[in-house]
Amino acid sequence: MSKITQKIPVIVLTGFLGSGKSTLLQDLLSRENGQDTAVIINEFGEVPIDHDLVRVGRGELMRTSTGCLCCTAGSDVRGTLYELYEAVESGDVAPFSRVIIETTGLADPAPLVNQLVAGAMPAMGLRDHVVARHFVLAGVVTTVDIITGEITLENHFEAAKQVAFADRIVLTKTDLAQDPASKRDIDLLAEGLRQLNPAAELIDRHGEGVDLDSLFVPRNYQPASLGEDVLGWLAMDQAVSAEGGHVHGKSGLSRHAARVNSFVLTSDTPFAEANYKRFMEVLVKAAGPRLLRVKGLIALEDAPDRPLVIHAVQHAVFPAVQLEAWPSEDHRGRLVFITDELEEKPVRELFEAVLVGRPSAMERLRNAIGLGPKPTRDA
Ligand SMILES: Nc1nc2c(ncn2[C@@H]2O[C@H](COP(=O)(O)OP(=O)(O)OP(=O)(O)O)[C@@H](O)[C@H]2O)c(=O)[nH]1
Repeated sequence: MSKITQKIPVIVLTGFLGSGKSTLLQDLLSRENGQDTAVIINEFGEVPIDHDLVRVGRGELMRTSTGCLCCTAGSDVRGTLYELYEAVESGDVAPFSRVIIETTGLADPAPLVNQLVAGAMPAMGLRDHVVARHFVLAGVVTTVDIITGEITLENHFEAAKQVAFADRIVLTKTDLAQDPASKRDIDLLAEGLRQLNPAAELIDRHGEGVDLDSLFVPRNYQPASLGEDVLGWLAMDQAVSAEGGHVHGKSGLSRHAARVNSFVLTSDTPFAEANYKRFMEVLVKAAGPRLLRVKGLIALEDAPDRPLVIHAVQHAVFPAVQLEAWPSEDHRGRLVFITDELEEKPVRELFEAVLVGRPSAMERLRNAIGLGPKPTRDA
């Protein structure tokens, strides 16, 4: 007899780059109620960072890698759920009571929702039938960062789409904005979000009395209650998938895909702290919103065995957190960049100049390599 006796709720956690998905997830998993959660992290590319940093209590952690930054279509969520199911059945993994899937920050939620909503996509074989029998989509939680939220929603259609699919929208980083002007900005942002998606519950992550556990309580997720846009996107995704296709570039759904770039810079040598700070300073100042996301692990000369976790989101650099030890066998310093119309070459040259500590080279590069202010462009 199957060890999974009831349908297991699956909750999708989405939200734009750096909006606070992993932080929210980590907080949840560190609580007693979060313990029997299986987590699937859908990361882009070959150098996982979140996977190294997210720790699950007694639960299970899987990583799916998507070769495509802006969509989840290729990530085969059904396949990963089936692996989880088999692992429980064979006794390799203890039963869990819920699954949370964290998407990439540029993810289009439509393919994921289609894979998980009963009947939306044809079951291709035994595997899909097993998944449909044992798992059910029970919510889409979307994080929106109050610092970059407004500009992100204006400039990145993916972010608006993530909001439209949510049955819960979580406002993050509200702890950083306590003055009256910031509170007014938050109210305006909230109003915009309500217009985009009137059906979703809007929750302040740091609001008084907010219970983190309740953010991830399974609910009856009904795309039909989210409006015609959502139904249209789901239908379009189904049609494109049926043709064996891939939505971006075709329909304009991810029209930013062409200008988004991703690359990884690595270093076997620890940084002098002042040089590293200089690098981030120059980069953030010059590239600003073109720097959609930087995250990674780096070692400083003073403490090569205790790496720093680095986070920057557009113009905001967040405090680095020092770990007690490297989280995996990989002890290289590594920074993952996701950029908007910013090529790898100038950033790499800057990185290399900093690493060997050539401040004059940094200045020269800053001026010469096009890391100037973001050029205005036609909408
Ligand atoms: N003060 C504060 N910082 C936050 C909050 N949420 C996230 N951060 C910080 O914002 C940065 C990015 O947070 P992440 O949780 O990594 O964001 P993410 O959405 O998982 O990022 P990607 O997976 O790259 O899209 C980190 O430095 C976090 O510490 C919050 O509510 N308050």
